[in-house]
Amino acid sequence: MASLETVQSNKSFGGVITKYKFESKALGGLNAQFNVFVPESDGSTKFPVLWYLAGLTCNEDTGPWKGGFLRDAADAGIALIFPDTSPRGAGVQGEDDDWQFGTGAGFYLNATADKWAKNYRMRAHIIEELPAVIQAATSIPLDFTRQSIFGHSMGGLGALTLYLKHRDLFVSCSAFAPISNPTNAPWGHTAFGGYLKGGVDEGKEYDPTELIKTVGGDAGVHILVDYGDADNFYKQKQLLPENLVAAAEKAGFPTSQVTVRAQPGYDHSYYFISTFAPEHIKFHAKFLKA
Ligand SMILES: N[C@@H](CCC(=O)N[C@@H](CS)C(=O)NCC(=O)O)C(=O)O
Repeated sequence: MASLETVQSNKSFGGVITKYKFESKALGGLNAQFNVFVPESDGSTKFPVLWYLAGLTCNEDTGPWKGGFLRDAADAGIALIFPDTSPRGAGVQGEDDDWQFGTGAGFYLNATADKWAKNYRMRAHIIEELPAVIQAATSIPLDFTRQSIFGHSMGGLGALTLYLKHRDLFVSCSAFAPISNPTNAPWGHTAFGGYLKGGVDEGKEYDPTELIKTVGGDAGVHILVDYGDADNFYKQKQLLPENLVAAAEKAGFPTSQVTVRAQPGYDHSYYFISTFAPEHIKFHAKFLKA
């Protein structure tokens, strides 16, 4: 088991946010960094876990610096984990040519196309590797029997797909402006066409609108989505939240289980995210602390 090196640690809202670094097997032996926020503790508490997955061009610092999540997480007694958005420095030809693909754009999938398969394995990194290395470091007081997940844009896609694929792991999911139907959007076509041997067809495995059809309305889900109607990526049909709503309705989910809200005048930025951040933390607290 790789051991964690502490890069930086800062007190915040009574708790502590720490950046860790380790050699990631899941990402082909590259160094990976992530942040963990742990609320103030007397040492006897293990905190439920809320994962935040950031969007294209972001990294493990974007959420804690700009999201406005820490105060509410501290108040609710919830720990936050902020992974990176892709491997760094894989050296794959072309990985730094386009902000929508490669570095900063891992799409939270396990690549199957030869060129990318060794390093671009963010799903394994998040689902298998990070919980194992964090739990092995016994000083980090997290309770992985209570986990929820949220994210923004590409990270909203990641949160929804990981939630719908791993119903046993997460009790709730929320997203800000998620890429909701990537197999019908240019971002999804670029990502799946590049990372996956089976291209866009294989990408259905990573498409919330496709996955929700496989869950079944009687299973019960807890999903909250907000997007801004002034979001340029929404206008360019990269996000397609309406397709997720239609698929959820068809699969029999009531809007109380899949709540998708258009927020008038808001765009794609962290000004939008931080506005609704408190509501999202409260939403997850309801299930994590039930
Ligand atoms: N670099 C892109 C924009 C990338 C972008 O908007 N990324 C979003 C996620 S999809 C983000 O959160 N950026 C970081 C930020 O706004 O601070 C452009 O030139 O249009």
